[in-house]
Amino acid sequence: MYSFGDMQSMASNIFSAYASVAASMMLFRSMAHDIIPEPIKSYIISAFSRIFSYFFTPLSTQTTMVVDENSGMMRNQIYESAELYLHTKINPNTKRFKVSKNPKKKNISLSMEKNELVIDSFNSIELKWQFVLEVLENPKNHSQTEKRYFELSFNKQYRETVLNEYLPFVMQKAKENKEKDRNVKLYTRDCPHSYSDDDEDGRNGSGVWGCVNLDHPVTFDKLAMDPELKKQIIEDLDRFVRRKEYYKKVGKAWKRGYLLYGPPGTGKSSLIAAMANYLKFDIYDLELTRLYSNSELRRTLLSTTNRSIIVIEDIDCNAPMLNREVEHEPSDTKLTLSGLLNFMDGLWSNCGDERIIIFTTNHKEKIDPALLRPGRMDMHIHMSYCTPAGFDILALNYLAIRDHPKLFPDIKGLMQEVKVTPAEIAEQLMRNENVELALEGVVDLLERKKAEANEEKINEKSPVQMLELKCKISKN
Ligand SMILES: Nc1ncnc2c1ncn2[C@@H]1O[C@H](COP(=O)(O)OP(=O)(O)OP(=O)(O)O)[C@@H](O)[C@H]1O
Ligand SMILES: [Mg+2]
Repeated sequence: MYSFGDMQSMASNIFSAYASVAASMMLFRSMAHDIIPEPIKSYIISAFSRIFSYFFTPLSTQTTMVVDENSGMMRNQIYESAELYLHTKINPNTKRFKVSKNPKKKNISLSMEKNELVIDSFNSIELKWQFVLEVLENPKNHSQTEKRYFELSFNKQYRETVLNEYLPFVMQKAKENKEKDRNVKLYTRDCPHSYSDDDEDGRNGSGVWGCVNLDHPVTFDKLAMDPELKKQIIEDLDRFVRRKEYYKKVGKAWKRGYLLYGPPGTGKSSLIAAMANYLKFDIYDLELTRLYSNSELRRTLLSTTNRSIIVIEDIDCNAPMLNREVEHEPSDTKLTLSGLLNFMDGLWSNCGDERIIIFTTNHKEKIDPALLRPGRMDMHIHMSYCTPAGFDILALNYLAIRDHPKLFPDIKGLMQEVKVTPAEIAEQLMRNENVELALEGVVDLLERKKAEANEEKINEKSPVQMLELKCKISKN
């Protein structure tokens, strides 16, 4: 039997042993910096750590999970997620961390330096992440390899919570961080090579498509359009991405179709870019005039990836192409509208997730009624001429002004009388850096348009007026 005094002295011995081993390891780390070669140093530190944890772990309530960089021949998904997740956990208390930026990414990224500790908290559980890098020497060929892993330590009683809740949470957060940092890409069939270089997540649409980063800076707040309509579109997009389970439950493919119509220069293409930037979805620009058969169309569509927007611009101009027949050939070798729609409604839409399909047209009245059938395009969006509210957005965006005592009322008054597109206004506003001159340019443009419209009205005489004119001429 041990007396209380014995137990006290044992505890104090253990504590001093613990403290001296920890202190010697720290001392060793700092002193060994220059003298001892890296592989030997790593080996000694890891051997020390193992002996240390062997003797002292039974006393502790802590447990440690090791998250290796690789899992067999594959990358370990938990390691990748931890790396991305811990970027955001580096804070002013972190003593050393790494910074990097590569051309594929938008932001500077921070990551953990070796042996550095990051403390996280989840549902009041304290979690310690340590990044470990060991340099291993291969005596056979004297080569060195690096072994990277994270050690995740926490109180053992939370083992189940960490496995079932915390790690899935880390993976989800990492996915969100990755989405935030990725560039939206524009895929077209015109450029055969990928210029974005970014196929790390396997999204480079194999072969058929070439891609570039979509550097279109437009966002919803910069779009001049009816504020209520804008709100509806954003809500519709939010609802769509949120409803994965709902689509599954009702047995519908997780896709959404929009038809954008309106005159040239009203922002249809800009709206598509704004949607892609908002959702971080890639855009596939499907030019139908370059496709010659339904089978080619199917191949092209099948090589698009999830979370993407398929765009078919100017569907009315593409319509003759869609009806083109190739003589004496079986039906699969011609491109038909029904081929396109059937494929979009059927098999293709079921083999991918989170797809948006957008058709644009300048002439809604000219497009095939099959496309307008209820249920085919979920939302018909009318992009109209510029309104006074739209002008406010453009003026703020291009000139950084919210009002002008004289010229704003003049412009808005004229806008009620003539049709002008946001593209025309934007062009005028960009012509001059001087606010007064730029706004006067808009007034001139609107007045010119008004004069032209009046002239056209005079020229457009009614048949009765024309008859009177003819009678006058014959009498004379
Ligand atoms: N609603 C808008 N809000 C802000 N800028 C706009 C808007 N509409 C047009 N613009 C400006 O005009 C340019 C051309 O517009 P955009 O290409 O989006 O028009 P569009 O409707 O697609 O025309 P088209 O029918 O000819 O394809 C844009 O790059 C943008 O600068
Ligand atoms: Mg366009």
